[in-house]
Amino acid sequence: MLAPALERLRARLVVSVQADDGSPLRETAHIVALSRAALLGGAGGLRLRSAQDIASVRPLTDLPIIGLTKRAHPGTAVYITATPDEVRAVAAAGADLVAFDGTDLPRPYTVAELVRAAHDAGAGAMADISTLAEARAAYAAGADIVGTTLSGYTPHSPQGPAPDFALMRALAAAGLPFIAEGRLNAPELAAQAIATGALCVVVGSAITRPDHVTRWFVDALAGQGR
Ligand SMILES: CC(=O)N[C@H](C=O)[C@@H](O)[C@H](O)[C@H](O)COP(=O)(O)O
Repeated sequence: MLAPALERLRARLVVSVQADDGSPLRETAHIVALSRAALLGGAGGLRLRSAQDIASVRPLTDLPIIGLTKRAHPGTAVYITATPDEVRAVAAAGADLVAFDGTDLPRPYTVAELVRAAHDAGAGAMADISTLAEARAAYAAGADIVGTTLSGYTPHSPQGPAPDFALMRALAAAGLPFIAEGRLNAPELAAQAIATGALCVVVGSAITRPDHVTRWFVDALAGQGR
């Protein structure tokens, strides 16, 4: 049985509101405004980075919030919520689900330790994975849901500009519930992910990173005309 916050996300759009470090939109005031715009547009949930952003957006909505931190951990390659302290901070800020790195990359704490920290804090546990094997391992470790978030971001997953529909099909065929996330840059792709069996869809850059979207257009025009 799915956790209640996940049931509420069924077939919904979760908007990831996360400006990169160095982006003019990184300040929490901008994250709050972007979150309000996403809610106005009908988002069914939000995915937010940092305890400060989560705490600032929490009063705006009782829709599910997926929270995470992004921080380098020397000696490892993981950066999404990699320690129990980070899990607890995200949960304490008001996240319903805590997303953390659930890949095979070298890591300071096991997936099971992060799952336990989330559950002890009263939050659900979302493992961001990049392969079917990692998804199986995350469920074995007690995760409530996995997300395809990190496909394309580990050396052992397929690299490329498109969403990883092969991974989504494999998860669906294995009967493993999953959230589709990563490079779902058009409404048709989001709908295709749901048709492939995703519980819900997380979209970030195409909605909340105008600098990235601008670059897509600029690159498409490069070499044309003049
Ligand atoms: C790989 C990684 O660090 N992904 C992050 C995870 O939280 C975010 O930077 C992404 O924006 C999010 O996953 C949504 O994906 P997209 O922006 O492609 O719609």
